Amino acid sequence: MTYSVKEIFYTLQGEGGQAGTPAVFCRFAGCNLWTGREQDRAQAICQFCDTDFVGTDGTLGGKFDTATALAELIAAQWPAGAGHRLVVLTGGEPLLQVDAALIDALHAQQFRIAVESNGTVAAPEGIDWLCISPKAGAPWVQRSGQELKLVWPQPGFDLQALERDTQFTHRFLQPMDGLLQRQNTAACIDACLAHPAWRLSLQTHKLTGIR
Ligand SMILES: C[S@@+](CC[C@H](N)C(=O)[O-])C[C@H]1O[C@@H](n2cnc3c(N)ncnc32)[C@H](O)[C@@H]1O
Ligand SMILES: Nc1nc2[nH]cc(C(=O)O)c2c(=O)[nH]1
Ligand code: SF4
Ligand SMILES: [Mg+2]
Repeated sequence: MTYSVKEIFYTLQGEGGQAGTPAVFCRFAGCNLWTGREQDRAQAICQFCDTDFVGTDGTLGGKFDTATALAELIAAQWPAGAGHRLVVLTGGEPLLQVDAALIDALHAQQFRIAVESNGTVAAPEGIDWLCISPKAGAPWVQRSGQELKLVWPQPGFDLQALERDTQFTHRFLQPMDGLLQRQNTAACIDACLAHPAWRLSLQTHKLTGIR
Protein backbone atom coordinates (compact mmCIF):
# COMPACT_ATOMS: atom_id res chain seq x y z
CA MET A 1 0.00 0.00 0.00
CA THR A 2 1.31 3.44 -0.93
CA TYR A 3 0.10 6.21 1.34
CA SER A 4 -0.50 9.66 -0.19
CA VAL A 5 0.03 12.34 2.45
CA LYS A 6 -0.66 16.04 2.00
CA GLU A 7 1.16 17.26 5.12
CA ILE A 8 2.49 16.27 8.54
CA PHE A 9 2.78 18.79 11.40
CA TYR A 10 2.94 18.98 15.19
CA THR A 11 0.36 21.17 16.92
CA LEU A 12 -2.46 21.11 19.47
CA GLN A 13 -5.64 19.27 18.58
CA GLY A 14 -8.01 22.19 18.09
CA GLU A 15 -11.39 20.50 18.13
CA GLY A 16 -13.64 18.16 20.07
CA GLY A 17 -13.03 16.10 23.15
CA GLN A 18 -9.23 16.23 22.96
CA ALA A 19 -8.92 19.96 22.22
CA GLY A 20 -5.72 21.36 23.66
CA THR A 21 -3.79 18.08 23.48
CA PRO A 22 -0.44 18.05 21.63
CA ALA A 23 -0.54 15.79 18.58
CA VAL A 24 1.17 15.11 15.29
CA PHE A 25 -1.32 15.62 12.47
CA CYS A 26 -1.01 13.45 9.38
CA ARG A 27 -3.31 14.74 6.65
CA PHE A 28 -3.99 12.18 3.92
CA ALA A 29 -4.60 13.39 0.39
CA GLY A 30 -7.98 12.88 -1.27
CA CYS A 31 -11.60 12.57 -0.21
CA ASN A 32 -14.63 10.63 -1.45
CA LEU A 33 -17.07 13.54 -0.88
CA TRP A 34 -15.28 16.33 -2.80
CA THR A 35 -12.45 16.50 -5.33
CA GLY A 36 -10.95 19.41 -3.39
CA ARG A 37 -11.13 21.64 -6.50
CA GLU A 38 -13.02 24.91 -6.00
CA GLN A 39 -14.74 24.55 -9.38
CA ASP A 40 -16.32 21.28 -8.14
CA ARG A 41 -17.43 22.53 -4.71
CA ALA A 42 -21.03 23.43 -5.67
CA GLN A 43 -21.57 19.92 -7.07
CA ALA A 44 -19.87 18.09 -4.21
CA ILE A 45 -21.66 16.01 -1.58
CA CYS A 46 -19.70 17.89 1.10
CA GLN A 47 -19.66 21.59 0.20
CA PHE A 48 -18.38 23.34 3.35
CA CYS A 49 -14.91 21.84 3.68
CA ASP A 50 -12.31 24.19 5.20
CA THR A 51 -9.26 22.15 4.18
CA ASP A 52 -6.80 21.80 1.28
CA PHE A 53 -6.20 18.06 0.93
CA VAL A 54 -5.21 17.95 -2.76
CA GLY A 55 -1.84 16.50 -3.68
CA THR A 56 1.23 15.69 -1.61
CA ASP A 57 2.96 19.07 -1.73
CA GLY A 58 2.46 20.31 1.85
CA THR A 59 4.90 20.28 4.79
CA LEU A 60 6.53 16.82 4.90
CA GLY A 61 3.96 15.58 2.38
CA GLY A 62 4.72 12.82 -0.07
CA LYS A 63 4.06 9.25 -1.14
CA PHE A 64 5.15 6.61 1.35
CA ASP A 65 5.76 3.07 0.13
CA THR A 66 5.60 1.47 3.57
CA ALA A 67 3.72 1.97 6.81
CA THR A 68 7.03 1.90 8.67
CA ALA A 69 8.45 4.80 6.68
CA LEU A 70 5.37 6.93 7.35
CA ALA A 71 5.26 6.02 11.05
CA GLU A 72 8.96 6.88 11.44
CA LEU A 73 8.49 10.33 9.93
CA ILE A 74 5.48 10.95 12.19
CA ALA A 75 7.49 9.83 15.23
CA ALA A 76 10.36 12.15 14.28
CA GLN A 77 8.03 15.14 14.84
CA TRP A 78 7.58 14.30 18.56
CA PRO A 79 9.77 16.15 21.09
CA ALA A 80 12.83 14.04 21.88
CA GLY A 81 12.42 11.82 24.92
CA ALA A 82 8.82 12.86 25.62
CA GLY A 83 5.95 10.44 26.09
CA HIS A 84 2.17 10.98 25.70
CA ARG A 85 2.48 10.44 21.96
CA LEU A 86 -0.71 11.19 20.03
CA VAL A 87 -1.19 11.14 16.26
CA VAL A 88 -4.32 12.49 14.54
CA LEU A 89 -4.96 10.90 11.15
CA THR A 90 -7.10 13.26 9.11
CA GLY A 91 -7.52 14.44 5.55
CA GLY A 92 -9.21 14.44 3.19
CA GLU A 93 -10.70 11.14 4.22
CA PRO A 94 -8.11 9.10 6.11
CA LEU A 95 -10.08 5.84 6.15
CA LEU A 96 -9.61 5.55 2.38
CA GLN A 97 -5.95 4.79 3.21
CA VAL A 98 -5.49 3.84 6.88
CA ASP A 99 -4.96 0.07 7.20
CA ALA A 100 -3.82 -2.51 9.76
CA ALA A 101 -0.18 -2.14 8.75
CA LEU A 102 -0.20 1.60 9.52
CA ILE A 103 -2.07 1.13 12.80
CA ASP A 104 0.48 -1.49 13.88
CA ALA A 105 3.44 0.68 12.81
CA LEU A 106 2.14 3.70 14.75
CA HIS A 107 1.44 1.62 17.86
CA ALA A 108 4.98 0.22 17.56
CA GLN A 109 6.14 3.85 17.78
CA GLN A 110 4.15 4.21 21.05
CA PHE A 111 1.43 6.46 19.57
CA ARG A 112 -2.18 6.66 20.64
CA ILE A 113 -4.05 6.87 17.33
CA ALA A 114 -6.89 9.34 16.78
CA VAL A 115 -8.79 9.51 13.48
CA GLU A 116 -11.03 12.22 12.03
CA SER A 117 -13.43 10.61 9.54
CA ASN A 118 -16.62 11.40 7.67
CA GLY A 119 -18.06 7.99 8.61
CA THR A 120 -18.64 6.72 5.07
CA VAL A 121 -16.11 3.89 5.48
CA ALA A 122 -16.08 1.26 8.25
CA ALA A 123 -13.14 1.86 10.58
CA PRO A 124 -10.47 -0.83 10.92
CA GLU A 125 -9.71 -2.33 14.36
CA GLY A 126 -7.19 -0.69 16.65
CA ILE A 127 -8.03 3.02 16.45
CA ASP A 128 -7.81 4.49 19.95
CA TRP A 129 -9.96 7.60 19.45
CA LEU A 130 -12.38 7.63 16.56
CA CYS A 131 -14.09 10.94 15.77
CA ILE A 132 -16.88 10.70 13.21
CA SER A 133 -18.28 13.79 11.50
CA PRO A 134 -21.14 12.69 9.22
CA LYS A 135 -22.19 14.71 6.20
CA ALA A 136 -25.76 15.32 4.96
CA GLY A 137 -26.42 13.34 1.80
CA ALA A 138 -23.51 10.93 2.29
CA PRO A 139 -23.89 7.29 3.34
CA TRP A 140 -23.16 6.89 7.05
CA VAL A 141 -21.62 3.49 7.82
CA GLN A 142 -19.47 3.98 10.93
CA ARG A 143 -21.98 4.82 13.69
CA SER A 144 -19.95 4.15 16.82
CA GLY A 145 -16.77 5.55 18.30
CA GLN A 146 -15.42 7.86 20.97
CA GLU A 147 -16.71 11.09 19.47
CA LEU A 148 -19.53 12.23 17.20
CA LYS A 149 -18.69 15.74 15.98
CA LEU A 150 -21.51 17.13 13.89
CA VAL A 151 -20.85 20.31 11.93
CA TRP A 152 -23.92 22.46 12.56
CA PRO A 153 -26.31 23.48 11.18
CA GLN A 154 -26.74 20.76 8.57
CA PRO A 155 -30.11 19.69 7.14
CA GLY A 156 -31.36 16.17 7.68
CA PHE A 157 -29.91 15.46 11.13
CA ASP A 158 -32.24 15.06 14.13
CA LEU A 159 -30.23 15.45 17.34
CA GLN A 160 -32.61 13.38 19.47
CA ALA A 161 -32.68 10.57 16.93
CA LEU A 162 -28.87 10.58 16.85
CA GLU A 163 -28.72 10.17 20.62
CA ARG A 164 -30.91 7.08 20.23
CA ASP A 165 -29.53 5.52 17.05
CA THR A 166 -25.75 5.89 17.33
CA GLN A 167 -23.17 4.76 19.90
CA PHE A 168 -20.66 7.46 20.73
CA THR A 169 -19.11 8.28 24.10
CA HIS A 170 -19.09 12.05 23.43
CA ARG A 171 -21.28 14.22 21.21
CA PHE A 172 -20.32 17.66 19.89
CA LEU A 173 -21.82 20.35 17.70
CA GLN A 174 -19.19 22.34 15.82
CA PRO A 175 -20.18 25.63 14.16
CA MET A 176 -19.87 25.49 10.38
CA ASP A 177 -17.09 27.90 9.47
CA GLY A 178 -17.64 30.20 6.51
CA LEU A 179 -19.66 33.33 5.82
CA LEU A 180 -22.28 32.50 8.47
CA GLN A 181 -19.80 31.48 11.19
CA ARG A 182 -21.21 33.81 13.86
CA GLN A 183 -24.81 32.79 13.21
CA ASN A 184 -23.80 29.15 13.15
CA THR A 185 -22.04 29.50 16.51
CA ALA A 186 -25.21 31.00 18.01
CA ALA A 187 -27.23 28.13 16.51
CA CYS A 188 -24.86 25.59 18.11
CA ILE A 189 -25.18 27.24 21.51
CA ASP A 190 -28.99 27.23 21.26
CA ALA A 191 -28.99 23.59 20.13
CA CYS A 192 -26.73 22.48 23.02
CA LEU A 193 -28.92 24.32 25.52
CA ALA A 194 -32.00 22.60 24.09
CA HIS A 195 -30.28 19.17 23.81
CA PRO A 196 -27.92 18.81 26.79
CA ALA A 197 -26.44 15.52 25.55
CA TRP A 198 -24.47 17.69 23.12
CA ARG A 199 -21.50 19.94 23.85
CA LEU A 200 -20.07 22.87 21.92
CA SER A 201 -16.84 22.26 19.96
CA LEU A 202 -15.04 25.40 18.85
CA GLN A 203 -12.17 25.23 16.34
CA THR A 204 -9.68 26.62 18.86
CA HIS A 205 -6.71 26.46 16.47
CA LYS A 206 -8.47 29.10 14.35
CA LEU A 207 -9.20 31.24 17.42
CA THR A 208 -5.57 31.07 18.59
CA GLY A 209 -4.00 31.32 15.15
CA ILE A 210 -2.04 28.08 15.37
CA ARG A 211 -2.03 25.46 12.66
C1 LIG B 1 -11.30 18.48 7.05
S1 LIG B 1 -12.16 17.18 7.88
C2 LIG B 1 -11.15 15.75 7.50
C3 LIG B 1 -11.69 14.46 8.08
C4 LIG B 1 -12.94 13.87 7.43
N1 LIG B 1 -12.94 13.99 6.00
C5 LIG B 1 -14.19 14.50 8.01
O1 LIG B 1 -14.88 15.21 7.29
O2 LIG B 1 -14.44 14.24 9.19
C6 LIG B 1 -11.75 17.50 9.62
C7 LIG B 1 -12.88 18.04 10.48
O3 LIG B 1 -13.17 19.36 10.05
C8 LIG B 1 -14.56 19.51 10.03
N2 LIG B 1 -14.87 20.62 9.11
C9 LIG B 1 -14.63 20.68 7.80
N3 LIG B 1 -15.03 21.85 7.28
C10 LIG B 1 -15.53 22.56 8.31
C11 LIG B 1 -16.14 23.84 8.41
N4 LIG B 1 -16.30 24.65 7.34
N5 LIG B 1 -16.54 24.25 9.63
C12 LIG B 1 -16.41 23.46 10.72
N6 LIG B 1 -15.87 22.24 10.68
C13 LIG B 1 -15.44 21.79 9.49
C14 LIG B 1 -15.03 18.16 9.53
O4 LIG B 1 -16.42 17.95 9.74
C15 LIG B 1 -14.19 17.25 10.37
O5 LIG B 1 -14.74 17.07 11.65
N1 LIG C 1 -5.01 22.27 15.26
C1 LIG C 1 -5.81 21.57 14.45
N2 LIG C 1 -6.77 20.79 14.97
C2 LIG C 1 -7.52 20.07 14.12
N3 LIG C 1 -8.49 19.17 14.44
C3 LIG C 1 -8.96 18.62 13.31
C4 LIG C 1 -8.29 19.17 12.22
C5 LIG C 1 -8.47 18.67 10.85
O1 LIG C 1 -8.26 19.42 9.89
O2 LIG C 1 -8.83 17.50 10.71
C6 LIG C 1 -7.38 20.11 12.73
C7 LIG C 1 -6.40 20.99 12.18
O3 LIG C 1 -6.22 21.16 10.96
N4 LIG C 1 -5.64 21.69 13.08
S1 SF4 D 1 -15.63 14.87 4.05
FE1 SF4 D 1 -14.08 15.93 5.29
S2 SF4 D 1 -12.28 16.23 3.95
FE2 SF4 D 1 -13.98 15.55 2.66
S3 SF4 D 1 -14.76 17.44 1.82
FE3 SF4 D 1 -15.96 17.02 3.69
S4 SF4 D 1 -14.93 18.01 5.44
FE4 SF4 D 1 -13.53 18.00 3.65
MG1 LIG E 1 -8.85 21.48 9.89
